[in-house]
Amino acid sequence: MTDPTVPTALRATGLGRRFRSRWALRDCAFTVPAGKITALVGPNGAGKSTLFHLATGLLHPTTGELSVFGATPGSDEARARTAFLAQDKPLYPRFTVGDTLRFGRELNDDWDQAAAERIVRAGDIPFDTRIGTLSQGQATRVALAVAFGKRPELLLLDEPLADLDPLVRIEAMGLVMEEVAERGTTVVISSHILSELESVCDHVLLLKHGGVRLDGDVQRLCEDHVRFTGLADASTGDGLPAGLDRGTVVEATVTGRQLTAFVRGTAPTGDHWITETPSLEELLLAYLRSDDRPTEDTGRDGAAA
Ligand SMILES: Nc1ncnc2c1ncn2[C@@H]1O[C@H](COP(=O)(O)OP(=O)(O)OP(=O)(O)O)[C@@H](O)[C@H]1O
Repeated sequence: MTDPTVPTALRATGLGRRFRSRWALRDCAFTVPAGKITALVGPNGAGKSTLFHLATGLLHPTTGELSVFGATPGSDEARARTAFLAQDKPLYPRFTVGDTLRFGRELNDDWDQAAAERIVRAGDIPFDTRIGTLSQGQATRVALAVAFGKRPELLLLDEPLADLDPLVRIEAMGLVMEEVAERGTTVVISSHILSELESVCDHVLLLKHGGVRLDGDVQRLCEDHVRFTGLADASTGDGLPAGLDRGTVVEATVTGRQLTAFVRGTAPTGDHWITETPSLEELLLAYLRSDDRPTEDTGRDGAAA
């Protein structure tokens, strides 16, 4: 559920983007809360990078609208408030780290040199090192220093940590969280590493087949779902209990005679079912594996079409 008291950083209504005859995103409606960390999740080709490119103004919508703090992506106002970091970090290999920060300062009026230097120093990276000689983790740190030096209100991270080893990735994520805590920056980060998201993210947006499948506060979404296991009902064909509304079922699997199901709403009655609130990782995996049920919601405040 999107909390109406929290200001909105990104708002999409009827958002669609088509490449030739193929829709990368279609009829998306969602909000991203300001001052929170939102995980953007979805299988390959779901439309995550397309969404980032729309949010930065690198692409324009085919249908609908997307706003960044109420402004049009790519406008001077939106650009001044947004930093974008993709996996291929935009650093010049021949520049030194010091040159890179100087370049950032020249390009950005509100540049925060002290913050950028602090991030570099915390990684023990000498300022006279050439970018081309840095390790992947060090380059990511410098790229994050440049991104935070811009003092963005919205930081868009399109898998910039994907190529890092787990320890460096966790360290870089800690860096992001520190900066967020200190400045209240809104972060949208795409990731395929679901296990690492629960401790980091407040909000989740799951895209699949170009549409919003899940959108909401992490804790609330987990509490809104139930995972239940028990003996499959042999009389119903799908193993689910007869009285259960099939429209609430996200995913159901029968292994041998054992049924495991995720539903949005309440668990079926009967004390032979073991019920649990799913973790975020379990919930996301259920939606990623599901055949896209339920379909009744609009995608603003929870499960979507
Ligand atoms: N410039 C483009 N021209 C044509 N098709 C594109 C273009 N960019 C993206 N697409 C298509 O749009 C769809 C969504 O791609 P996108 O890169 O947004 O997915 P993604 O969720 O970021 O995937 P991944 O997890 O693999 O990075 C894909 O089918 C892709 O082939």
